[in-house]
Amino acid sequence: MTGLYLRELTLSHFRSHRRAVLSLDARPIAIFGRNGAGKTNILEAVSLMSPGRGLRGASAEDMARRPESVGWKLTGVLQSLHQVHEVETWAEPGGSRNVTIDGKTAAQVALGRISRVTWLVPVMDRLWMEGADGRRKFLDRMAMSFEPGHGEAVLTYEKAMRDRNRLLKDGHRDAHWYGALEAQMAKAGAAIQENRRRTVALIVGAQMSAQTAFPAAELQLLHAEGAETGPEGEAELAEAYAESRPRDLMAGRTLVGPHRADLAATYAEKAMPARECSTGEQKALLVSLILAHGRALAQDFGAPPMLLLDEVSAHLDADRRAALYDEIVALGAQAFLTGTGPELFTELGARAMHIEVRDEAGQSLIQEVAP
Ligand SMILES: Nc1ncnc2c1ncn2[C@@H]1O[C@H](COP(=O)(O)OP(=O)(O)OP(=O)(O)O)[C@@H](O)[C@H]1O
Repeated sequence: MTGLYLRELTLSHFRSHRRAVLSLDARPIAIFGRNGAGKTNILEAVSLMSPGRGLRGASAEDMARRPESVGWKLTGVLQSLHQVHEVETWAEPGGSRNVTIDGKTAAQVALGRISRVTWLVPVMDRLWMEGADGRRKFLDRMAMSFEPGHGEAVLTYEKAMRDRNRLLKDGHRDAHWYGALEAQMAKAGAAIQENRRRTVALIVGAQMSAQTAFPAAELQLLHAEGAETGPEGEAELAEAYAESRPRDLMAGRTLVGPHRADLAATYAEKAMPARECSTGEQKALLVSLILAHGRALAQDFGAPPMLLLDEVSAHLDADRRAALYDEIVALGAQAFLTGTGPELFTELGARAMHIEVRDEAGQSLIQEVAP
């Protein structure tokens, strides 16, 4: 077998699930159940088969099942291209997330060598309406899927910037305090910019190369405060930080650099900024980007990513729902779709899994339902 998909996933003391077991194949599945049954929690567990804090951006501690907080564990059997890997990831109470791959201790970033996951969750519905922070995170998540080292560059950059901001707040004026930190920021910042540019180019290319029922989004990477131009590359960034010191001292923080970038999207056919589009159109643009991300990864990684689509049908009309399902099948991705009822995707032919928490102790029953 080839491709990328989870064959099995076992959750222990993870969020609402004391124990839950999923046996899967490469086909998309619709997970349905009542509100609070733990559907999104399953998606979050799948998202932890990739590096990072998962689809809620939560801490390892928050993932432990309350009230007992004995620590949680996820075990996944992952088909990755031509190999099968066993992934274990867990956290002890109060500890951070650990990973083993095939029984060997691994850094989280190593998950990026064997697995790719992308998601669309309801909090992203306001992505184009709210601040640039959410859009940068969205872009960085995609950038990490093409370049697993991207996350490391972001962490290095943020740490150096925190130190620089502390100097600025304390009113330090001596240049020698700043040089080494700004050099680190310029190096990591240039890598971040390059990864983001490549990501935007790959997503735009993947949108253009496919026949799709979803509207194309024109993407533009912007600098601070929506500026179209700004410092690019290591040398220019280093110069910009040094030049910006007087202004930064007044503000008590760093005002230039990739931490202030933004991603603008336009509904191409209407030449309409995404934030001015209807709720359904905004959702359709996001779906378009996620599908393009999937197609680009199929090329870049060798298999489409696992797609986590939480309550995605809420704003999609019947035609778009059918188109989404057809495109997932054409892409060959293992998709996890959630909803409160099975009808939305089973009418299209998806496998359906019903989930309910069986008893007070939180034993979860996940059963396949005949179409
Ligand atoms: N750390 C935790 N320990 C125990 N329960 C938790 C924890 N974190 C979240 N929960 C519970 O998990 C449930 C939410 O699960 P989830 O978000 O997966 O629901 P869902 O099936 O997607 O529901 P909806 O249809 O309402 O979106 C809530 O009842 C919440 O209280």
